[in-house]
Amino acid sequence: MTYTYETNGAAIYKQSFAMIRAEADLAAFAADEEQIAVRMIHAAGLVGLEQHIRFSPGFAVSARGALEAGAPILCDARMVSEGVTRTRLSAHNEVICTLHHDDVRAMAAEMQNTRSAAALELWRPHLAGALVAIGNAPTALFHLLNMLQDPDCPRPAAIIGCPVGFVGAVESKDALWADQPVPCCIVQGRLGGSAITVAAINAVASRAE
Ligand SMILES: C/C1=C2N=C(/C=C3N=C(/C(C)=C4\N[C@@](C)([C@@H]5N=C1[C@](C)(CCC(=O)O)[C@H]5CC(=O)O)[C@@](C)(CC(=O)O)[C@@H]4CCC(=O)O)[C@@](C)(CC(=O)O)[C@@H]\3CCC(=O)O)C(C)(C)[C@@H]/2CCC(=O)O
Repeated sequence: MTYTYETNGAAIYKQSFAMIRAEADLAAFAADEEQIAVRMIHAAGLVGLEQHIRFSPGFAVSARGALEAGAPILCDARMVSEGVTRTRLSAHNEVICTLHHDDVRAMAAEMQNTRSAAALELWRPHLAGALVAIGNAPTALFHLLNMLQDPDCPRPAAIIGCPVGFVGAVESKDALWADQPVPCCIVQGRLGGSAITVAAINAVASRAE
């Protein structure tokens, strides 16, 4: 028996987004936030995620403005950086993940922290005005918040803070939401992850769909 299924990629996306808009409760979002939330739900395959997505005032405008101005995208994990659709980046933004830099293992040992946290020390020259995307490591988000407590640390334009998991994920996102050092987007609770985070970046980089 031969299976029959939808083979047109654009049609699959269109149908998915229509199903999400029919099933999810998106009333709380402004139009520019709704587009981002729909793509995050799409990546998770989870209607109901919208109840956990939070945008601080000005997030969508700041994040989109940063990309349009050519700012880099700083990612905690390669699973995030590799997922960014380069053709959406009209300003040919640099996508940076420092986690696998040769120096990071020694830096982590010196700092007595994870490689994910240590890798953020290499973000400093790129941080000013950047779009930050943390989709995996709670320790990276905590370390970023600590870095930003120093007034001399350059400030990103916006932060997508969606680490996933059981140890530190809830707490790091709650800390970001409480501090709000710059406009931010989080998924409250244990949910999050690289795919949801990449979807948020790709939505920010997209025109309305
Ligand atoms: C404790 C860690 C957690 N990792 C999670 C989930 C996933 N991680 C994957 C992979 C392939 C990677 N995770 C590392 C970032 C690695 N993960 C950690 C650390 C030990 C500490 C981070 C932290 O607690 O903040 C971290 C290593 C470090 O020293 O920083 C990774 C670098 C490990 C490695 O390959 O060496 C690697 C990322 C590689 C890259 O993309 O560049 C998973 C795919 C798990 C797997 O391999 O089975 C998965 C992906 C989830 C996602 O959507 O991103 C958690 C659950 C986030 C967890 C932290 C919280 C917890 O409750 O444990």
